[in-house]
Amino acid sequence: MLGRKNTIIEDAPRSNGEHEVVLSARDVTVAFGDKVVLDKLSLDIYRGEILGFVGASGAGKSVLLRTILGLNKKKAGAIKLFGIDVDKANELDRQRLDMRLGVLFQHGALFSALTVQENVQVPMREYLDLPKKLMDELALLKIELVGLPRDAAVKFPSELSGGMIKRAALARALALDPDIVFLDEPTSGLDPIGAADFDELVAKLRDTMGLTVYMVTHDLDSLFSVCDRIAVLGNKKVLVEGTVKDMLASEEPWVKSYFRGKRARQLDLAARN
Ligand SMILES: Nc1ncnc2c1ncn2[C@@H]1O[C@H](COP(=O)(O)OP(=O)(O)OP(=O)(O)O)[C@@H](O)[C@H]1O
Repeated sequence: MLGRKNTIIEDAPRSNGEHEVVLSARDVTVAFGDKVVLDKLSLDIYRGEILGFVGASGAGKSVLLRTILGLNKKKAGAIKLFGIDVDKANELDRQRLDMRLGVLFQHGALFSALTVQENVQVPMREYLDLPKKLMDELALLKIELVGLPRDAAVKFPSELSGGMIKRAALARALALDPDIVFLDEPTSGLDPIGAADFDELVAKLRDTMGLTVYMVTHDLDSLFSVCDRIAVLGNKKVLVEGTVKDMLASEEPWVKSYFRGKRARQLDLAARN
């Protein structure tokens, strides 16, 4: 196996129909003016899996993520979360759905004027009505859960390393005990050891909390080491989806050059040495 430690997966399919679909996108079309970015895209995500979502720069990965989160409008198609069509959900249902989703945006997006603990409490304040003491304890629990020391709670983002910022942002994404977390390039900007540690944390959370993970990534190491399944975005839809093995066997030109190109071969060599 290529790259970093292969902590969890041995190409075990979690997608064979025995697993609950947590998120389904059907024939989703998104356009900005005349420019169609996603064209009848369909995708399912299963409970407890780590799905890696890849595609060329500008292919529409962020647009799809934003569309799933309700931040972009669709032109056509349907998105169901936990079996509920988001377009048909009333305000209360939508709020309940939102509480089941955690999001880590690409650059961590912590509020710079708030401490780590206060950042983690932002979703709690938005959705829950809890006494401050309880919120403080809950936030500390999340901070420890992501492997940060307790004293990180009172620090501001500017006082943290890149890896600590990602962990703090993950703690915030986990604030409401979501069923699914969306991670947008979580290891970008981290050194290989920091990135490997982060991947390991994600796998551990999946294993211990039964979390479902949707991970947009360019990081081949992450794809090889922690993703159960990979979906490749191209030509405005999901071009190929499957296990690492499927990716390595694919003759789709972009998939081939991505997974069997120079960088992949370098990783393979590094892993063998
Ligand atoms: N609000 C918008 N208005 C107009 N065009 C947009 C908007 N948002 C995204 N796009 C266009 O949609 C296309 C897909 O962008 P997107 O950011 O989803 O790519 P990506 O796959 O996430 O790329 P990267 O890997 O570089 O982050 C791009 O051509 C982008 O310019």
